[in-house]
Amino acid sequence: WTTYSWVCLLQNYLAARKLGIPIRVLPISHGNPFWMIVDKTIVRLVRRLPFGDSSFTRYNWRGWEVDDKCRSHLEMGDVYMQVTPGKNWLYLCNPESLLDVFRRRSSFPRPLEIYELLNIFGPNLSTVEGHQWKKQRKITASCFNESTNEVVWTESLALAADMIQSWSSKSSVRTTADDIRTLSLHVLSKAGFGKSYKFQSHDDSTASASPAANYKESLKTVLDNCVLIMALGTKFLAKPWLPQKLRKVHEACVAFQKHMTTVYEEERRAFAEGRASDRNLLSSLIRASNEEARRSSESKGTPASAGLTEAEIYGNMFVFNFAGHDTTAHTLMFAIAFLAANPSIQDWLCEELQQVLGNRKLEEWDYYSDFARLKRCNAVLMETVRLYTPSRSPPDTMVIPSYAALHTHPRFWGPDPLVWRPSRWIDRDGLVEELVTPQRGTFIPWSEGERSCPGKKFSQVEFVATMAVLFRYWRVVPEPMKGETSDSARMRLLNLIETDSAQVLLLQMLHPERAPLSWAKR
Ligand code: HEM
Repeated sequence: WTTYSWVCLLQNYLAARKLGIPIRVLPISHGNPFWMIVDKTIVRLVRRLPFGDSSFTRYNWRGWEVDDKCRSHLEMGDVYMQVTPGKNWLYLCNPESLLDVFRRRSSFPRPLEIYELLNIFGPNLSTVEGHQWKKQRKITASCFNESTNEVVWTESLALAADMIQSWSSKSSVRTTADDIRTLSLHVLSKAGFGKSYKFQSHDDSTASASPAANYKESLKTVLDNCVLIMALGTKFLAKPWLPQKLRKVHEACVAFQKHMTTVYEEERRAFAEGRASDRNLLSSLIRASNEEARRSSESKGTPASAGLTEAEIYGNMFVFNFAGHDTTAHTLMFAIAFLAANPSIQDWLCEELQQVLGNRKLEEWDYYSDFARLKRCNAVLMETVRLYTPSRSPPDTMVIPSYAALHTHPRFWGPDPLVWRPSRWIDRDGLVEELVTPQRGTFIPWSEGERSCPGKKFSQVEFVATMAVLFRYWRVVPEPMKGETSDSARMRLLNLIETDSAQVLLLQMLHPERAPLSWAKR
């Protein structure tokens, strides 16, 4: 195996040299599953050796991009290659070239074998290419519309109001990350399936309910264990001799599937009988799919391939939840931590909230007239995903957009690219404030081109509504440790964000509970 690896490495190196761009040679492939488990431990040990500072320790581990930011591109220019025994990875930090890559998706197909793992409940947007993807994208895109966004807005406001009630009743909150995940899950339950659940803080919840107890518990168990489910597969998890914990995961998969089937059948009946039904992503998906099949059969007589199959509907419902849960939740966690460390930015945010929302009651905060005016709240989101972009490119991709480098390169972001400063997103013309539109191709947290994130506005609305509720009447600080001044507590929190954030499945704060937060009325 070792000889084979070295031969592949040499071949890849010779191929890369022909391009005449800077090269870094790495002995182990980024996509090697065994290496992905032990990489950080081994690299940490090798770093302690006298020759420990090398390309191997700098690049040959998962998540190196987050630490490196734009350093490598500043040293080597806009493009360089990492040569590994698996594939060669071309890192690009040039907006024009990247836009060209995004435009010519068919010349840069995605490695479907990696995404296949997401087929747990059926084929979906993330796991198909070409004609199949076009069909699915067209039908699913019509479901991410303004009426879904209004549901996201209303549900986020209600949940955030309960969340701040719970946080402000305690002297110190260690459960921020878990509570935000609950909020994000509940927003998805409502917008996705029309099911509303009351917020309950992580440390107030009683013994955990069975995953089969209701739809939300089953979805939570599926999402919390999705890596395990992808690795072992649903068929294997069904084995009766497995330990209790794994059997619970299987129960959750069955319950989640059963729930989707019940709604699916009810929705089909309503559609056939011409009855109106509740508006949510699942019902919209079924309706949009039926409409598409009908339109197509009327014009061409080929209904079967035009709509989505039952499995494709389930697959997409799963992937909406998978793609929309932790991305938004981790971003909210980073933003709250940054705000807690920056009281003056909380005041700046509150100024806008006062101006736009005044003293109106929560029920009167209106998605259509208020959301677009909350530019500073949006700026907090943009600044957070600029520095802490949740998603990453999958292993084995040949051309890698250098997200972290693009988002922190002084050429695009001025002299302080590493500082979290939301006001960089606001242009002021007299009294009117506008959100800055960055140069195309320099800011791609939701990706670009036809395969970009369909849930972008969904996440923006959830984020802004939550910020509005949290910061309209409240302020937050990191709870000082014994003998610590408030300034040192803020520095400690900033340091925690910088040194204790890493890629798990997505980029996240690893131990936010180590800096408990305190909320107080303004
Ligand atoms: C801060 C929040 C979010 C960020 C930063 C984000 C980012 C991204 C990125 C970068 C991609 C492209 C991935 C790739 O090319 O492999 C993507 C795809 C996708 N996202 Fe999001 N996302 C967010 C929230 C959401 C939400 C809330 C939903 C749904 C409710 C969602 C649904 C999807 C789906 C279905 C895809 C696959 C699209 C396709 O392949 O055609 N995302 N997202």
